[in-house]
Parts: sequence; C-alpha cells; structure tokens
Amino acid sequence: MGIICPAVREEPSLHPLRSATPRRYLMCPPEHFGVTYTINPWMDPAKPVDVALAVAQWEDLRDRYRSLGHTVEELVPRHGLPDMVFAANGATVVDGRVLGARFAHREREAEAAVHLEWFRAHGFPSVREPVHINEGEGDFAVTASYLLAGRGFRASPLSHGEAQEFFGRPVLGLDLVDPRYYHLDTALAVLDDTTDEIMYYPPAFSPGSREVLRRLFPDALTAGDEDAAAFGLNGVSDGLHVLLPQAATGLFEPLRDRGFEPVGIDLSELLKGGGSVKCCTQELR
Ligand SMILES: CN(C)C(=N)NCCC[C@H](N)C(=O)O
Repeated sequence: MGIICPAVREEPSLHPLRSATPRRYLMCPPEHFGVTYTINPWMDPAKPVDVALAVAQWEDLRDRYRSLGHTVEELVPRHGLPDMVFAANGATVVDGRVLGARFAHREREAEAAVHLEWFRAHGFPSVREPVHINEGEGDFAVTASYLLAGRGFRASPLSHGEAQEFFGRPVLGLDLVDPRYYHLDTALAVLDDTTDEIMYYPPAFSPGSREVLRRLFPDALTAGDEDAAAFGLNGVSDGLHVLLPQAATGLFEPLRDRGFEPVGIDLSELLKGGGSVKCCTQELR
C-alpha cells in the first residue's frame, strides 16, 4: 500500500504584503506642555504634569519615526500654548495643499497662526486660512478614496464643504457622539492610505455613521472599549508599521494578523491632555 502524504494546504494569505512608504511629519516638542484648562474630559488641571517626562516620551516617538526612515520637522513651541504638542490639530495637508485650522476653543486659537506661518515660511504654495472651524487632522483623516471628516464636538459641519472644495476630494461626514472621543482621530485611524483600510471604535459614532462605516469599510478592524480608552485608535501607520499607545494591547494581535507591525509607544504623560501618537503627528502629504 502506498504511503498517503497528508496534503500540505497553503493557507491563502488574507492580506497583501505590506510595505512602508517614507513620510514627512510635523511635530512640536512639549516644552510648554501643561494641563491648565479643561476642554476635553481627559484634562484635569488638578493632576500634576511631569514636563520632563512628557519631553522624553515625545522624543522617543520622534526618534522612532526617524529610525523608521521618516522625516520629522519640528515646530518651535510657544509659551502660553500648552496644547501645541498636539500638532495634528494645526492643519491638514493633502497633495501639498494646506488647509489651516480654526480652533473651537479660545485657549487654542493662537496656535492656528503659528502653523500658517510655518507653512508659508517653508514654501508651501497653497495655504488657506479657513473660514469655518476645523482642528486639522483631529477631525480629518485621509484614505485613498475619501477625506473622512468628524463633527459633533469640534469641527463645524460647514468645514466639510470647505475642505471638499479646497482639496477636491470627496468628504464623508461622520458624527461623533461620545465626548471622550471628541476628535475623529481618537476613534478612527487609517491603516493603509492606498486601499481605504481603517480601524475604528464603533460606539464613538452615531448609529447612522456606524452604518456608513460598516457599508464603506466592511473589512475594517474594530476596537473594543478598553483599547479605545487607551487611545489605541490614535495611531499612525506608514503602511507597514503602526505606531500606537502601548497600553492598547488588544489591537496588537489583530494588526499582526493583517500583516502590520504594531509599535507600542508610551505617551502616558501627554494622555493627560487628551492626546496620543496621532495627535502629536501632523502628516505633510
Ligand atoms: C487627534 N488629535 C490631534 C487630538 N485629539 N488632539 C488632542 C488635542 C488635545 C487638546 N487638549 C484639546 O482638547 O484640544
């Protein structure tokens, strides 16, 4: 009788081979970071902030980007603007076109001009000072097909039309309903901007927006309560590496299963201001 070899069944790969593309980021060191007011539920001025630790954690993130081959530009922080470290809020840049920010809260208003000044000084030819309130990449996320746009807590719905007209990209408005997830990038991250691959936390969105996300992104990775509360959706992907808060442990395995390489980052000190990896990172596309 012949020997029957068990067939070796190659599992078809569920996801394409990932590759990183070099990125250019704008960051702002937290030298003047502090929690001196409350404009989101994470901020408690009674809790002390260790600025030296915040700087060390921030430098670790910056150096991680550089070691992965990305370019990091630095914005000079201003005294009296303790939230400037959250540089993603300062503008949205797509195809070299810059839509500046207009902040919802008086405490952050002055940051907008610092960003506009930086873009003008660095040769970006098309820089728009916005008419409507938008907090940069806090509420705008760029996928291959859309500009996803959050609203409900910060960005004015009118900013969505302004962005669509300026970038010439279809804007998809999404309603945020949980004050802990007050910016889109606290509840949704783009994993692959060439294929519309995202991860998100469904309860942060209204029922209708959840349905829209389910229809348009049926293969998205969805996060649970604990990972969302650890700011796990506030991650940055270069197409292969996904830098995200190290406490969002439940996301690491699902990301690996999809072929990504999660990189855990400790920004616990900056979390006291209500931000993490993505908030500190503005992408200059
Ligand atoms: C995703 N991004 C950019 C953010 N979520 N930004 C954090 C902003 C934190 C600041 N204290 C504020 O409440 O505006």
